[in-house]
Amino acid sequence: MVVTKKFILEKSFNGAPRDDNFKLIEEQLDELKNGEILVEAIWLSVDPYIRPYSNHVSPGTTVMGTQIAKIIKSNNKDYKEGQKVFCSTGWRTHSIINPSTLGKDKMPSFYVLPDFGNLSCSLGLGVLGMPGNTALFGFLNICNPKPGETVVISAAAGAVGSHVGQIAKSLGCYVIGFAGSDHKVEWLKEVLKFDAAFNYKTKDVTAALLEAAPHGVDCYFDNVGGEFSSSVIYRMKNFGRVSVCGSISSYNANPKDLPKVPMLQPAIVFKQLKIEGFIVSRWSDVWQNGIERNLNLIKEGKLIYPEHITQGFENLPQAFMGMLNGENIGKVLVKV
Ligand SMILES: NC(=O)C1=CN([C@@H]2O[C@H](COP(=O)(O)OP(=O)(O)OC[C@H]3O[C@@H](n4cnc5c(N)ncnc54)[C@H](OP(=O)(O)O)[C@@H]3O)[C@@H](O)[C@H]2O)C=CC1
Ligand SMILES: CCCCC/C=C/C=O
Repeated sequence: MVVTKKFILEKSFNGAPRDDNFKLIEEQLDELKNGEILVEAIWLSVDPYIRPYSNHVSPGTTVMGTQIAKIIKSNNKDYKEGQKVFCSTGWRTHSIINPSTLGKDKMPSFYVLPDFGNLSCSLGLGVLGMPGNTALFGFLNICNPKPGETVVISAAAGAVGSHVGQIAKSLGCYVIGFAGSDHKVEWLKEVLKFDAAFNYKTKDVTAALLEAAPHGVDCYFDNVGGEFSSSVIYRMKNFGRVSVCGSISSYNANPKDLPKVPMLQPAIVFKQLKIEGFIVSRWSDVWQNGIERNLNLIKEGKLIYPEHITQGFENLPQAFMGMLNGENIGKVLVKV
């Protein structure tokens, strides 16, 4: 008999997540039925979306999330013990899955991990998974960047932002990143070779852009939203493009009482901007192709993909709160 550890949402979030929002419990799993597999988590992904999406789930529910797991028992002829899979089973150490009953039309929720060669399977949650596809498709398909153009990225030292910046650099763009510490800013300039980077906590955004991009910005990859993004949007060039990927500055806010920011319509109209939001699941039909393209970028030495790893399943809440507070460079993961 298998017992899983899992985190439930003990209390709905109200503002920034706290320890008492989470409860670690144990649950006995049933015997495997025909067609089912039993998986054991190896790596768990810690992602910003968990905060806003959890506004819509009831207390007592397992905290949502994805993981890389190993099949430890199979009652399904198509899956073998020892295979590694990506699955969206939430914050739990063990899960029973029936692959044939999973929906295939939205965000991929289960697949056998492609062969990454000698690379860590943890990359399947980051650069070779959802954040990697977000960066690749969300930047190229929406910003449509051209060599020589000026690209601004917010949350630039995170999993998605750092990936977008490197794609932009490899296309020959002039890349400006914003992040929340001097250490991150140094890393963006020294390691990722961004053309300019600023600490948005200590430097006025408009002043930074007047300095680094006096003629304006062609593309803005927006991970943050709010007042920060309004300032960037007022520095766009005519016909600039904005890919609205996230709005992490609002995730801890009450959705019925969101922060007020300077209105954007004058900039959108008079600069004739294109501003488009997206959810990465819109590219679910080309998901594996995105992973392959990012794997090729790694093989060509065009991507640096740091991982910010916390050891121990029981430390998931701390890793999550730390990520929202900006403790990470690159992808945040928990190793079981
Ligand atoms: N649309 C989609 O389909 C997807 C959207 N996303 C979005 O992409 C963004 C980045 O995700 P991901 O790369 O996984 O996470 P990151 O690795 O970038 O981690 C989150 C980062 O956000 C920054 N941050 C936190 N609060 C604020 C704030 N108030 N203002 C500015 N920055 C803040 C912190 O860095 P710092 O020190 O710089 O403040 C923190 O490190 C998120 O908004 C996420 O929701 C991600 C995946 C898919
Ligand atoms: C359930 C996975 C959602 C991924 C899209 C993320 C959006 C914002 O972070």
